[in-house]
Amino acid sequence: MLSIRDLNVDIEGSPVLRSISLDVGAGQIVCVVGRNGAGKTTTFRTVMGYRKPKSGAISLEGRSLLGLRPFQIARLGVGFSPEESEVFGDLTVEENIALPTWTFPSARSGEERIAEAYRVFPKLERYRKRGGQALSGGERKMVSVARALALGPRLLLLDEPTEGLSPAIIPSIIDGLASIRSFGHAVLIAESNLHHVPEFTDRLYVIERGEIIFGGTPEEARKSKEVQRVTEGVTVD
Ligand SMILES: Nc1ncnc2c1ncn2[C@@H]1O[C@H](COP(=O)(O)OP(=O)(O)OP(=O)(O)O)[C@@H](O)[C@H]1O
Repeated sequence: MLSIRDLNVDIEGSPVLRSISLDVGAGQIVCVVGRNGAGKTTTFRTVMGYRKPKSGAISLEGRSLLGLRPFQIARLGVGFSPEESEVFGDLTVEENIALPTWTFPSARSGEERIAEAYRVFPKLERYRKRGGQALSGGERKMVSVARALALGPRLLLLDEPTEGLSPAIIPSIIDGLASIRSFGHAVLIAESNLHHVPEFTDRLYVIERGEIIFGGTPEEARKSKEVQRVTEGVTVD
């Protein structure tokens, strides 16, 4: 599905991603875990075409994404929920969610794609008519993920879906991710807290200073001394 090989990205002349390689298989949930500034957002923005890599390869189902513009990458079926949610304050919740169905046609009807987004976050049904500016941080995250889902994506990129949320709201986001998985979408999630990695994650990568220093199952990650070192301050059981 998504394959990243030896990706190098410089920002203002400094290397920010160093030879990153990672894979997301069809229907898999894959997490990239790393501290703030490790390079997660840069990885996602490069996949989405917002940043040009210095070298390396990025492909979706064998087709190279390099040189494509963000809207072309979205049209190929990559949904992106950015770290800051980027929900439109002047639009209602239902307008925010419906947006990709106006701009990105797909084999599935707009109604079907929107219905799936509400099935993932049923709470949003109650807020359909509410303005985007009148939402809590957790609700904005839900709308942002729901909007990416309404694209009808083959792959979803979710940048820190639990970042800054109160512990009370995190389970509804994790439940949403479980439903997304049950619908068969592949998902790549950036996460700064190892404890927020969903237990149903298929594969986990740890990124440190722009390098992938671990790739394996969540269980292997919990046993790895290297992962414990990087996620220090986070208790690993
Ligand atoms: N526009 C920019 N100009 C200069 N440096 C940048 C820019 N964007 C990112 N960086 C640097 O690149 C590195 C990786 O940043 P990135 O945002 O990818 O990390 P991250 O793992 O997503 O962390 P966070 O969770 O804090 O967003 C950091 O050292 C950051 O300071």
